[in-house]
Amino acid sequence: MLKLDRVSKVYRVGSFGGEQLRAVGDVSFEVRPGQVVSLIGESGSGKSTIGKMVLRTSRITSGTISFDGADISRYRRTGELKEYYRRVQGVFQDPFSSYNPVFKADRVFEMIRTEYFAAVPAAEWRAKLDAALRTVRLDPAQVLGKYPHQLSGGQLQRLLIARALLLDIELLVADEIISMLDASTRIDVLNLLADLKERGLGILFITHDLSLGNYVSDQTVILRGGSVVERGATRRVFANPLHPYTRRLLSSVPQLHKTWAEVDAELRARDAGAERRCAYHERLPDGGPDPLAAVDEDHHVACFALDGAPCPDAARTPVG
Ligand SMILES: Nc1ncnc2c1ncn2[C@@H]1O[C@H](COP(=O)(O)OP(=O)(O)OP(=O)(O)O)[C@@H](O)[C@H]1O
Repeated sequence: MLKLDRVSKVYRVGSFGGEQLRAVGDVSFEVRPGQVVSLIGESGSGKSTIGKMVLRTSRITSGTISFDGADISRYRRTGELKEYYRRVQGVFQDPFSSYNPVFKADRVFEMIRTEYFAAVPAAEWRAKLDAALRTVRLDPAQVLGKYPHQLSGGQLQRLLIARALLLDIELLVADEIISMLDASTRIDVLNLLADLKERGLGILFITHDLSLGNYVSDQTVILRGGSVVERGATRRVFANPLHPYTRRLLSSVPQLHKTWAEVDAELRARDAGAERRCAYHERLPDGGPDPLAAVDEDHHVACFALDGAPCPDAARTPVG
């Protein structure tokens, strides 16, 4: 469904845009129908930039993003874009910023109605809206007609997901959608995503939180400094992290039943000096759509060289 092939993004920065910042470099991965793919990385690793490129609110510098085989950067006509947004929508971190406080919250549905359902009779529209709200576990009578300040963050976020669902979308880009919600609402929204996935929706779940990624996703993509360091089936990446960066990220997740010293000792014992060598350098593909080495059918890892530093496996020549 969604496929990224060596996608890069360079921003022009500096006072006159004379400098360049490579926010995303050579990123490749796929999202299939009914699959949740987590894009995990620390702040500034390029997650949101990838989401924006998928949603076409930020231009790709190089590489290709395709949806059902069609290169999305080639959509020029309004009709093509409109059709794309009927199939692909995004929901973002701060639900409050998507609402104008002086209007009732249900105004967010009006744009969808004007754009896509102008010919639909009022009663039919209302039935469709009620169905979308019930899918996200909202009671229409409880939420419609209210102002944003009269609703919780979780309710506002679910209204936005309902808006996306009205379009029968196939792919949802969910960018940090639960980081501003309280713990119990988080679980509600996560379970909602699981329901949507069961209905065949593909979800690109952007998060800096490893445990959330582990909870919801089938596939995991670990980003560092704009590049993918490791990618694969979530259970494989979490059970057997191969890249030193992934290992460090995982070891920094608090484990309530263990002390930091125990976690650290386990990590050292497991790695036993292996971090100094890039075990996968020789297996990196020479060109092709994916810059990572395939370790397993569903587990890929990058060279251990990071940020342009030489490959730690000094015996060999670093790539790129
Ligand atoms: N419009 C822009 N112009 C210039 N640089 C940008 C722009 N947007 C993002 N960046 C830079 O690109 C890099 C990646 O940013 P991005 O927002 O994609 O990261 P992120 O992983 O989503 O971070 P966070 O979790 O903090 O949202 C950062 O260094 C950021 O400062």
